[in-house]
Amino acid sequence: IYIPKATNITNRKFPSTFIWGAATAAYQIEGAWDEDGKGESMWDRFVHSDPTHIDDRSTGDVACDSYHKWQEDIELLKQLNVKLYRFSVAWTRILPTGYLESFNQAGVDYYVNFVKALRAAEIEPMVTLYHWDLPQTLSEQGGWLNDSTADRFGDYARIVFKNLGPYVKLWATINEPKTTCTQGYASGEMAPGLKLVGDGIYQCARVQLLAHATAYHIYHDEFADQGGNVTIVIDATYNEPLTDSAADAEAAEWEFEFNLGWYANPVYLGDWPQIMIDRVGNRSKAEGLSQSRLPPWSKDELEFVKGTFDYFALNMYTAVAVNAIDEPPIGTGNYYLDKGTGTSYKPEWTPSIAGWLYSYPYGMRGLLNRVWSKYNPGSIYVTENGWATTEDLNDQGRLEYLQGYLSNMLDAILEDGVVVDGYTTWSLMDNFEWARGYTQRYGIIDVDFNSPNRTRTFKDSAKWYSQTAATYCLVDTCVD
Ligand SMILES: CCCCCCCCCCCCC/C=C/[C@@H](O)[C@@H](N)CO[C@@H]1O[C@H](CO)[C@H](O)[C@H](O)[C@H]1O
Repeated sequence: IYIPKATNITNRKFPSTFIWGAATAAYQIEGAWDEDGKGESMWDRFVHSDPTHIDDRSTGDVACDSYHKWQEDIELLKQLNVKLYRFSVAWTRILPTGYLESFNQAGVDYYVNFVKALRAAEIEPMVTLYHWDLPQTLSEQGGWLNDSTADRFGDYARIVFKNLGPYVKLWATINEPKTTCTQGYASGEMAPGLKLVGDGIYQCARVQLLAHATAYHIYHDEFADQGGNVTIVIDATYNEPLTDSAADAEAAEWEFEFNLGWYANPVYLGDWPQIMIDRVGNRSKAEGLSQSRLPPWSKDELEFVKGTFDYFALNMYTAVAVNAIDEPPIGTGNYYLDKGTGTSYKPEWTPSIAGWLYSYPYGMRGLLNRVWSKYNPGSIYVTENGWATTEDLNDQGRLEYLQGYLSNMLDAILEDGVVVDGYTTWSLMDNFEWARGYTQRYGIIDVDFNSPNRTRTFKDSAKWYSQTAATYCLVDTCVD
C-alpha cells in the first residue's frame, strides 16, 4: 500500500493542559486467561470453542502477557512521556461468574496494585469497566439480551469503584456498545457469535445503555466523594456524503444517527434518535409486528439513562462515504436495511490493511465539531484512534496517520473552540485484534508474539509519539 506523506501538519503547540495517553484492553493484552481465580469470559469461550472464529486460529490466552509484565508496561508508558493510560478491568477477575458470590480478592488486589503503581509513576489511570469480556456464565443467560445483566454490571461496577476509586478519577463504563451489538449479536464475527440482526441487535443496545446508566448512578449516588468523572465510550465514523446531492446529505445524517446517535442520543439528549424511531417503527409495522423492533423506553428508563455523562469519550478511526439508496424491500427485519443508506470509501482516502479503516485526517476535525455542537458535552476525550499495519518497526504510515489526525484535532481545538482534554492512542502495543488475531497490528510498540518473553520494541511511531507528548508539538519545531 502506498501511503502519501501527510500534508499541512500544523506547527502550533497543543495547550499545556492537554493530556497525552495510550490505550489497551484487558482481553487483548493480559493473557493469564485462567490464573489466580479468573473466570471464563465469553471471549475465552469464543476462541476455545471454535478456532476458526479467529483468522490465524490464535487466542488471547497469553496475548502480550501484560498480567505478568505490568511493571514493564508502566516503564514503557514512562518512556513514551504519556500522562494518561486507558486500560480495562477484566470483569471475570473480580467476579468470575458475574455473580457476587464468586468474588475474587486476587483480582481486586491485582488492579489496586496496578493503579497505585501508575499513580506513583504520575500517570493518570482511565479505567474502562467493560471492554467486551462478559463473564461466560452471564453470556449463557442471555448476556446483553437479558435485562438482568445491567444489574450484574452494577454489582461489579460498585466493587471496582469502591476499591480502585481512591486512585482513579476517569471512568468509562462500556467500550463501543455498538461494536458489541453489530458484531457480537448481529454479524456473529465477535463473541458471543450471535446473528440477531433484526431484533437482538436493538435489545443489546438497550441493555448496555441500562447497564451504563446503572453504573453511572451507583458512582454518583455512592462514591461522589471520590470526585471522579464517568461516561460511556462511543465509536463513530465521520460520515461524508458521497456526492453534493441533498439526498446523500440526508443519508449521511441517517448514517450518523443509526450509529453514533443510537447510543449518544439516549445518554446526552434522551430517547433514540427520531429517525430511528420513525424508520424502524414504520418498517416493523409493515412487517406486521405489533411493536417496533427498536424497543421503546419507558418514561422511567428514559429519565434513568438521560444525562449519564460527565464527558464524551469518542473512539474515532475512519471516515465513510454515504449515499442515498432506494427504500430496501420490507421482509425480514434487519438493522442494515432499517438504516436505508449505502456506504463506501472515497478513492482519495488511504486504505489500511483493515478493510474498514481508511485515512482521511479531516474526518477527525469534522466529527469533533459535530459531537461538540450536537451533544454539548463540556469535554471530549478521544479514547481510541489508530492505524492497522502488518508487523513493521518502520511504521511511517502509522506515524503520518497519527500526525494528520492530531493536526486536525488541534485545528478543532484552536480554530473551532472544541474542548478536547485528552487523547489515548490505540494502541500502546500490538495485541490480540479480536477476530483478526495477531494478523493486524495497531501498536506503536511492537510485541514479538513468537518470543516467550513477548519482547516489546519501540516502532518509529512510538519514538515520534514520545517526542510529541514531551513537546506538545507534532513536527520538529513548533511556534508557541
Ligand atoms: C465496497 C466498499 C464497502 C464499504 C463498506 C463500508 C462500511 C463502512 C463500515 C464502517 C465500519 C466502521 C466500523 C468501525 C469500527 C471501529 O470503531 C471499531 N472496530 C474500533 O474498535 C476498536 O478497534 C480497535 C482496532 O480495531 C481495537 O480492537 C479496540 O478493542 C476496539 O475498541
